[in-house]
Amino acid sequence: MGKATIDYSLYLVTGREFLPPGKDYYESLEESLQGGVTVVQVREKNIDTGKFIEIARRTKEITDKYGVPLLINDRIDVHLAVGSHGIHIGQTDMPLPLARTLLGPDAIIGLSVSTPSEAQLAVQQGADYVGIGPVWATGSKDVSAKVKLAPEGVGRVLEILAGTGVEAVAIGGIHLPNLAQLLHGSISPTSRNHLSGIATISDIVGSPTPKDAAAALRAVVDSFKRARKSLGNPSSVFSLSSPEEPRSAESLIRQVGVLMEVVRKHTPLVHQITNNVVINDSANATLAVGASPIMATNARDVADLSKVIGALLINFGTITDKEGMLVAGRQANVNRKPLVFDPVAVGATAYRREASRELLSHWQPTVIKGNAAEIGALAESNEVLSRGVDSVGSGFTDPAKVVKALAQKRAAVVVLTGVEDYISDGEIVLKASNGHELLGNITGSGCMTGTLVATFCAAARLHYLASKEPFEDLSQLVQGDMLVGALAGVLVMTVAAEVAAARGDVKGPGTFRSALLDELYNLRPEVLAQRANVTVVQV
Ligand SMILES: Cc1ncc(COP(=O)(O)OP(=O)(O)O)c(N)n1
Ligand SMILES: Cc1nc(C(=O)O)sc1CCOP(=O)(O)O
Repeated sequence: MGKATIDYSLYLVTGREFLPPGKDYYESLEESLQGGVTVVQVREKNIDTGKFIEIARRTKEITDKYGVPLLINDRIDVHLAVGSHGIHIGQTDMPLPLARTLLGPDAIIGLSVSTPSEAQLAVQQGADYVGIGPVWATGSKDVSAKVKLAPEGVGRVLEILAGTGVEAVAIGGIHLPNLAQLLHGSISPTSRNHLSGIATISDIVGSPTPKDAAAALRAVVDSFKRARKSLGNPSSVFSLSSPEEPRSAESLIRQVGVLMEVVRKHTPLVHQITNNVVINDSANATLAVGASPIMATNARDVADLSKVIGALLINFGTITDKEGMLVAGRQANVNRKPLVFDPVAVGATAYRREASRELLSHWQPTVIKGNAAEIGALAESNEVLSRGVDSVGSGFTDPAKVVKALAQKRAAVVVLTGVEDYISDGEIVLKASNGHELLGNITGSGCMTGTLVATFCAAARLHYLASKEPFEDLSQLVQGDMLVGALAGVLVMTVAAEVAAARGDVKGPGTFRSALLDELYNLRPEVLAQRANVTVVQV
């Protein structure tokens, strides 16, 4: 019959024990197929062989009706008994080469993998696809002893599979709210390989309306795959940042001016979970440029807020509200609001590194902003060390390369602040050379830059929504050109600082601090355009 061609987009693993009370397994299965499940695996852990065969046989009648391939978990005998399309096996099940010998070349054989070396072996041994997991904790299987890969870990495995023809689904704790984060955050850093789909038990089986649950997941996966396919440059992070105009420095600066007007006209609400050293200055900077700050931190508060905000800033200078950060970030992803992450002093302590890892595995940032030490820590580079919240030394040998690589690795816009600021969306790199040394003499200037980046990312989203038909790419985490939003935040801060420092009444840090607030308030797009010193860096 030849090997089946499988669309792995939405892979249902069955789990009768997770059905809602009163819901019939076959009814649920059929509804999930109507919702768009593309492949089914029958997984039964505690039943007799006869019963397993009976369930698999009836399942196959239904999957056949919808033209959807059927696989069997672990059991070659059951596969042979019902004539399914193949099997899925784990690392401790029958070795793959033996399974291949028994089943022949036409059977689909999928293998569970958790590491790049397991993936390498799967390729060598002729797996048709791999199931990468667990991505997150799950109540559907005991994975307590296993490392939770998070999207980044899935990306490391995908790197190995690039160009091999072996497709991959991710599994474990995947639900609608974290799906877009997983799809984008797992794109492999170098090869830009991406998942062929996702596998789930509880998100579909546990739903009283499996058709709707499957349709919602499928729409996001389809959107993601369509966007990746149509992407001119596969290294781009935001497929919908496709610019209306070519990305010259001049056109980007012009778009920054537009966003300055958008902020003043629409006063976006900028939610900030920031450190207690800078709360007041950050709130005032937000107000000065025409937006509205809200500094809520409580986990119960932040979940509701998410629907009404324009953007979220998470700055973990004094990590006192990690729960709030986790919830607010996840909600920002769910509601597709820009999320700016400022990992203050992330390289300075083990606790901060762990906190950053935890946050980044829980949600997907839109923009990551940091100084050289912070960006170095996230990029796992030893070039720059940190002393508290400051960087030691002058920075990277090739900062443009570092920001571009990190943007691709994290599927986010990256802003590296310093004497010169570098900004990349993984496709192009901008160097902005404005600012004044007095910025280094007041506390919180870096944090305020993060605030303004969030503010103008909110404006970029509003601008996009006002100028286009409703967004069609359901997999995209945010709408609008976040590169321009990030550039706007950096330029408004640094140009206002230049104007403030040049004033006759500025004598030092104290007067500079007040003048900076005034000049943020007074800054107009024409002045910014005259002063902005931006170049596109070739990397
Ligand atoms: C698609 C997919 N991926 C991974 C698994 C896990 O399989 P395995 O490691 O064999 O563990 P059990 O399912 O047997 O508990 C899977 N079933 N499907
Ligand atoms: C069957 C299975 N295998 C996993 C692995 O990591 O190999 S995680 C998992 C359970 C997936 O269920 P849910 O979608 O409800 O989280």
